[in-house]
Amino acid sequence: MTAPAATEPTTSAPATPHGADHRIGASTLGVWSTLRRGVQVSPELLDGIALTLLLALLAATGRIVVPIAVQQTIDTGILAADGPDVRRVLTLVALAVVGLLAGAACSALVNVRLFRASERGLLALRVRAFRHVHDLSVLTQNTERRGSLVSRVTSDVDTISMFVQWGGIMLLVSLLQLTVATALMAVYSWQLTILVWLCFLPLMVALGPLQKRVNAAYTAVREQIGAMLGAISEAVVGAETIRAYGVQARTQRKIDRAIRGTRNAMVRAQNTVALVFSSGVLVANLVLAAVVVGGTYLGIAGDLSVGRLLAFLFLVQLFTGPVQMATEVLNELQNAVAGWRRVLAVIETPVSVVDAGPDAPRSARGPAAVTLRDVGFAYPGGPPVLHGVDLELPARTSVAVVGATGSGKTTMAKLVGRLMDPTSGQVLLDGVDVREIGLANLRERVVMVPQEGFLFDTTLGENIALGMRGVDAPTPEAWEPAARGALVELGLGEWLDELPQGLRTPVGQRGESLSAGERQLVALARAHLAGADLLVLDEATSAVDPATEVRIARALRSLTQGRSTLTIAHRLSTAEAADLVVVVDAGEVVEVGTHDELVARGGAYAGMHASWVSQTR
Ligand SMILES: Nc1ncnc2c1ncn2[C@@H]1O[C@H](COP(=O)(O)OP(=O)(O)OP(=O)(O)O)[C@@H](O)[C@H]1O
Repeated sequence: MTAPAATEPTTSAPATPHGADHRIGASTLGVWSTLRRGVQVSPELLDGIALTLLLALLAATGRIVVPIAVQQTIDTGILAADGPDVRRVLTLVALAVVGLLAGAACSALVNVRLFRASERGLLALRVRAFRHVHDLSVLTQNTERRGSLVSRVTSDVDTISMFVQWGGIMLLVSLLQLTVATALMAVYSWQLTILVWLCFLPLMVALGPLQKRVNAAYTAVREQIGAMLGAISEAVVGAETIRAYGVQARTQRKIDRAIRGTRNAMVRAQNTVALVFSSGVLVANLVLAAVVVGGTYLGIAGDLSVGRLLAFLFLVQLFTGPVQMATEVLNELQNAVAGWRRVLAVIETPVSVVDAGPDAPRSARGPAAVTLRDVGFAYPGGPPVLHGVDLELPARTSVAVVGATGSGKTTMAKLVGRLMDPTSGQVLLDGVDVREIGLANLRERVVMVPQEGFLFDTTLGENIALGMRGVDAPTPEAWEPAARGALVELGLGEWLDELPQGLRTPVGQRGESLSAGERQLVALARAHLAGADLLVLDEATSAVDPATEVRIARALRSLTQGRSTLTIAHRLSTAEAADLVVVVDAGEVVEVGTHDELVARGGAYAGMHASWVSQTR
């Protein structure tokens, strides 16, 4: 498979200093800071907010039409000094209906506008988060479980969407309704208004600490969901191994634990929410009772008309509704904030392999020479695995790197392909530090072919066409000749002709419909099409049938012809055929020379070779 295509830097996240932790951190922002940061990252959420607020105010005003109409109808219509005034009553009812309809229309408009803005904002957020996941180094991607990364870009964004679309509307309309209702209540009876506020005050004071608990509970829910998705996706991807070793029960237990963990976290969160919600309902009913008692007392004393008392009771409903709703909305808000934090943490994780950008001086195409200058490397939190590596790989030479397992060969290859940067020292391409070369430019010049190239679930031809340069989405007319040409140039035309569906052969998920050897052929053709100057090959170790072995060997010869190649050689026959052999031991280069020189020297390589010869020949 070709090295991942370079993507433009999508955020201004700072670079990770050498040796820093590459894990996606947990954001520790408070609720308001998270919301503020969330809106900064997705400014589309606030598109047209001024008009939306105005409409929300009109919608809230529309709702107080009923209490006003009730008060006016009773006090100035039915109980008018000169007897019931039917005309006035009818006019007031008609006005109330118009007011209600206008309020409902404004409310619908608010809905639509918030929905549109939030969809735009969340789409942009998802795209941004996903792009950033691609920009993160292999180290971050390795340390973060894939399922958890996926949940950050999908279900966590969904929680934000639920809040922004539903909770946001409710919060907005409720707050305005609360304000308007309070103002009108004060006009009708300041004494009863004080009574209402006094009843609600303890709840409002308690809401802060309660919300903290809800917040912590929902953060745990989001984390558990991420862990559950991670466990499930790992079990799905590794299904074959799980079956092969008969460890279904063990795996199932692990998944069950993750699912139970999610359920427990959800139950804990819901219990806390239920407590908050019930307190809201309790206080609302208490308020109603207090207003009836207080209002009757004021009425008897002659300080409140019947119409005003009835209108006040309606207003109390308009007041308690938002307060109860607010407890529910705050629950949504906490869930969304927990999700938002996880998404923001992805976006704010520093990019460790920083792109020098398109304005960096171009590294010219042509024979590629690589120099490693005093290179050291340690995986995050681990011991150094490469120490002071100095190496010259001349242009147009085939270099084989050999060494015991775990000696650091792959690490060295990843540094040359700039999938990660050295902890100390420099990797130079034609004398220029690879960090100073734009990633797109570097990917043109250097291509990595891993042992098992990833194949996408499409046709063989399209998988090869992934190596095409300069075309975003090649049409079949463009990729068919290109893919065929690559196969023919690698001497694989005959193999292609043997396939009944040719280039249109479906490869299945991860290329599972092809044999291991065939997958390698596709990966080689893809790399050939990419036409890089330097190939970094991790030699496949999987055994293949003799006919495919011959095809792979032939394809490799054509592929490496005229190019610089750095091969992590698992077979000593590859080292035998290379121009230069590099022997790595425990993270250090211990020998460099041609095969013959090293055999004659009688050192580590000679020992390895002698043992291999005695076993195979
Ligand atoms: N992603 C990683 N995180 C932490 N440590 C790692 C990681 N990848 C490799 N290592 C460690 O770095 C050391 C060198 O590994 P590397 O893969 O470079 O060896 P190798 O010579 O290519 O081995 P092999 O021949 O088995 O592929 C090993 O000790 C390994 O455990």
